[in-house]
Amino acid sequence: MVSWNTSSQDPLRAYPAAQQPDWPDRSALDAVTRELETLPPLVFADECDLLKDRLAAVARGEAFLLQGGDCAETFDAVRTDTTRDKLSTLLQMAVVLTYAGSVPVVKVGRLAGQYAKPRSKATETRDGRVLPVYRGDAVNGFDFTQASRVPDPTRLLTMYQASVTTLNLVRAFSAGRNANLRQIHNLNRDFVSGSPSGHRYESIADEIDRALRFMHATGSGPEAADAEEFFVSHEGLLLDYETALTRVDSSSGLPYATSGHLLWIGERTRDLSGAHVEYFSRINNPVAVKLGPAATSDSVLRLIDRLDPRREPGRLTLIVRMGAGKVREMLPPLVEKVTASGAQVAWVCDPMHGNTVEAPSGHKTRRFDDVLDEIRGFFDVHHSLGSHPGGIHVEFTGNHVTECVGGGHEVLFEDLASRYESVCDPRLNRSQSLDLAFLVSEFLGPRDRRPARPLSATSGPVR
Ligand SMILES: O=C[C@H](O)[C@H](O)COP(=O)(O)O
Ligand SMILES: C=C(OP(=O)(O)O)C(=O)O
Repeated sequence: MVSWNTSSQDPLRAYPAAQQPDWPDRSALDAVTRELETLPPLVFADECDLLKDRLAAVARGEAFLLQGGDCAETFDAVRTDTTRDKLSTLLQMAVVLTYAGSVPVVKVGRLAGQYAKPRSKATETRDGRVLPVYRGDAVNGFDFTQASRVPDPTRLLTMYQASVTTLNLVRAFSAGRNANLRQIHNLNRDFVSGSPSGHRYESIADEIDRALRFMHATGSGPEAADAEEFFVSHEGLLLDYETALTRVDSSSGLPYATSGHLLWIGERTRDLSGAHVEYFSRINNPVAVKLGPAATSDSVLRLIDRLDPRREPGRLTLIVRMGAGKVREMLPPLVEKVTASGAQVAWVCDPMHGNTVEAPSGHKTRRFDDVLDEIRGFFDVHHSLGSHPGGIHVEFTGNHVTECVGGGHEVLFEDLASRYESVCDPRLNRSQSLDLAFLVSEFLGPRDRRPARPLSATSGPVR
């Protein structure tokens, strides 16, 4: 793979780029991007193509996408235990959803690159003091000091190293004992027996038990199923970083972002004439776009034309994040118009970003019930229109944080301060995430199942 871009020939210079850091020293940034251009890719073109195939199955209604991870990864949290716990939580959720939907679940982490955040305001004020807002560890520090908040381009090199380390852990864990189906199911059994809502989940856990015993009896596993195909994704926000890691694939001659398998464009950067849409239109990875309540059918059709002009199966995923109170009203016209246009996209629900509220303590939080209700609304809309509710995109962690309220092991407003660790938006903790998987499994009915074709057994990227 050869480098696609050089700083002196910036192919995006003519397009306005929203949400970019105000780097104080352009020459320092150029030195960093030149170095990034020489570094090895994190992911390879054939892995991205494989994910595109998987997402094509999602778009056809033959698979379900589970995408999730931190709102904002931090350099401090690049640790073996945090990464393992995140991965095992996601795999536990996937087992429940796979069984309930009887379709393969495509597993994509919001990790190994989720270090930059778009923000609503450029500054943050505390006790009358105004400083630049925190934009993620890739850009500046979380500490509320002038020195820490100045954007520092050398952080892009740390982001690269942090992503390499995390990806290495993910590749190891998803190929090892931690990914064994029996082992994952045993963790789910422990969760069910310790959960206040366990009685509600008991029957599906028993059914999975029986299925595993059946597989064992037929000699088809689950011992054999000890590797998981797993992909990584992040918001492709920082264009200096992304373009420096874009490489031309030597076999196809096509450019790929090599910072992650799937990149998405956020709600704040999906301007049709902006640099993000332009950059995404030039790479060959599978890509996604977030759609909030302001998205019109016309703008979505134009995004499809820009990002998926060849109508390539699996190329484009639309991640809707309307809010529980709006999804039933705002989503149907989008689905109807997109379906009528003939485009075959994967529809995915992000039930987090439209449901953020401020707790009495001032913490940003989300109610578990709103998260669940937005997913229910998303399923209802697709079921009523005959389209496929293709997946969910969640912010979660494998740890017992107290950031979202509600759930089986209920977190109350007054608990938020005890373990609020997110540097940006609130995440579901481990038990809330598993609650969510069991509850969503109740919406996955026979109508979400196309004849289950196993995804072809090509060796996955991370296995
Ligand atoms: O994760 C999403 C955004 O970065 C986040 O919601 C922005 O938060 P803000 O409104 O506090 O800037
Ligand atoms: C910023 C994010 O979401 P959105 O663009 O939907 O606000 C995010 O997912 O981190």
